[in-house]
Amino acid sequence: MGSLCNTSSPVPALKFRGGLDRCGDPNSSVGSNSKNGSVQLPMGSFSGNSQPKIVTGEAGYVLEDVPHLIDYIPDLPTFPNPLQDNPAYSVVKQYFVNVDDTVAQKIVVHKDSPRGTHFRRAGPRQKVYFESDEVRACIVTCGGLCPGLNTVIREIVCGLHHMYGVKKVLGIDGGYRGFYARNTIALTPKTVNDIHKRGGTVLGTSRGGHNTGKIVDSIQDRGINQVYIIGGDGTQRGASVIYEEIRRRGLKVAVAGIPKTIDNDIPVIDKSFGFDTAVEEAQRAINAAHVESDSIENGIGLVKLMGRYSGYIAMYATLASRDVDCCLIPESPFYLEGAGGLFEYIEKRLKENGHMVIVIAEGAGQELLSEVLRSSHQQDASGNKLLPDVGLWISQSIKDHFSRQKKMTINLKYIDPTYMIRAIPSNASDNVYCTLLAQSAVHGAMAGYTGFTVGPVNGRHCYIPFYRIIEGHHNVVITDRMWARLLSSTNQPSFITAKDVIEDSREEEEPPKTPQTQTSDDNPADDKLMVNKEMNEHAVID
Ligand SMILES: Nc1ncnc2c1ncn2[C@@H]1O[C@H](COP(=O)(O)OP(=O)(O)OP(=O)(O)O)[C@@H](O)[C@H]1O
Ligand SMILES: O=P(O)(O)OC[C@H]1O[C@](O)(CO)[C@@H](O)[C@@H]1O
Ligand SMILES: [Mg+2]
Repeated sequence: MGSLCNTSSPVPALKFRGGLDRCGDPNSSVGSNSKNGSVQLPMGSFSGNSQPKIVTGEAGYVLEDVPHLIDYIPDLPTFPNPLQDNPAYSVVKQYFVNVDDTVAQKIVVHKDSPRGTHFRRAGPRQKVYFESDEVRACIVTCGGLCPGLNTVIREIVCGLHHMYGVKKVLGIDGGYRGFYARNTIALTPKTVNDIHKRGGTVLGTSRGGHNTGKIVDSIQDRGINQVYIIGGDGTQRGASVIYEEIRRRGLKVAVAGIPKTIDNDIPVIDKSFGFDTAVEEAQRAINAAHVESDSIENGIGLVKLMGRYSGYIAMYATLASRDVDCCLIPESPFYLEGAGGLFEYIEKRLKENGHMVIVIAEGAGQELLSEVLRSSHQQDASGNKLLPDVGLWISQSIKDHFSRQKKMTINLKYIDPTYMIRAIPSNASDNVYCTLLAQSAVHGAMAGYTGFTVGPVNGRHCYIPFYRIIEGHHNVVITDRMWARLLSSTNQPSFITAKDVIEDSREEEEPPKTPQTQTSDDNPADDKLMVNKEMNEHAVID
């Protein structure tokens, strides 16, 4: 296999944009300048806030690399990976990842497309930067619940123990504030053995309470040198500042983020864990709405699903069910009155079928609500805006409209399974996914990487720098074919007209110099179409 630093490799002319001029991977055996193969940096070459580590190669190849402990602590010794002596791993050489393997972010390409952004592939390396009995790991879960949290916790503990012989793993009780306000919990394979069968998180969670200085003091005082942080966008922002502070203090502590969000709104990664389970559980609510509405004249079953900024749960639950006549999400503005509006569609559907099912994401229609309700500016402890209940509002609006109109008597049943879809254990496929995330995080930390979030990109697990994960929300793109599939499955109006969709006149993109948000690979118009910015403005959050 070619090396990133090997001039005979397919990507010979590599340059760092992050202020470094060296090989991309300190584990790489080619281009290194020390006896044990690790790359040594001049002292102080990377002080203060870290810079993105960007490596460029031929034909528009870009590697958005993750930090490594030796970026700021040169001369760290390396050790052979204990997996080399593990019967499960030692036989087949390919079980170890080639240190120069990277994964392409964009896989739909044209003949002349630049190779584009890549991320470092996750997995076990031949060399590690921690000895087994030196490791003191901790795990923390933050933000809202999500199916699979316990599986990730279990697999980090078991992965560290069984693959790397690490015996000391602490659970931080109750989210970030637990670092300095609560006791820790000793985690062993025995104590976590059955936890994947339970919903929630055995460690507890919280919003707010992120005091970076106190958290890093606690990490330092307890002698922790690997920190596994499981949580959503807010949590990963918190992880990023913890990493920066650890780096500023020059500590040999690896910080690994595991992305969690039921809403599936984290950029770059294919999908977040727990999402499949939530979509599956949402089917039960949709089925109930269908049975109720089908059993009564002009029945309307209305189901509200989670999705503060992003309508993925609503969209996938709708596509999976086939009983839904209308799906409303934050990314697709809609209107109630007049031609092409929701009320007109409901009337038509009831006349045709005698019943209908509507699915609405919690963040949908917020601009309509703010016209009738005075916006409260209330926030949760983490600073997330608290949204008024769109389900109650739309139920009442539909009832008021049909009672005013007196043409038709409707029977509306409102079902709100919000917390039911996230307080359950993960399903089989999420359990496997959580295992891969946890093991990839463990391999990354043991190999000395830090300041990264782990996740699949086009099906391959990668180490992704924090700045890419926290740069915005991953939203449903309504010019993607997936939204067209939904529209054709429900037959609902699109609520947009051709004039709302404008040609995107952007030139072919340069390889990214600064972080950018992922675009879908499934866009039939190959990213040439975008929804009129004003229409979709509310989808750009924070
Ligand atoms: N910018 C930030 N800097 C430091 N910490 C943050 C930041 N944003 C959020 N946090 C902390 O991260 C934790 C979780 O944040 P939040 O409540 O927003 O949930 P989340 O991780 O986004 O998960 P989800 O939204 O999926 O439930 C909280 O303890 C919060 O204080
Ligand atoms: O009521 P809580 O615990 O703050 O969680 C609600 C929020 O959590 C999420 O599931 C994830 O952020 C959102 O969809 C929802 O708005
Ligand atoms: Mg969040």
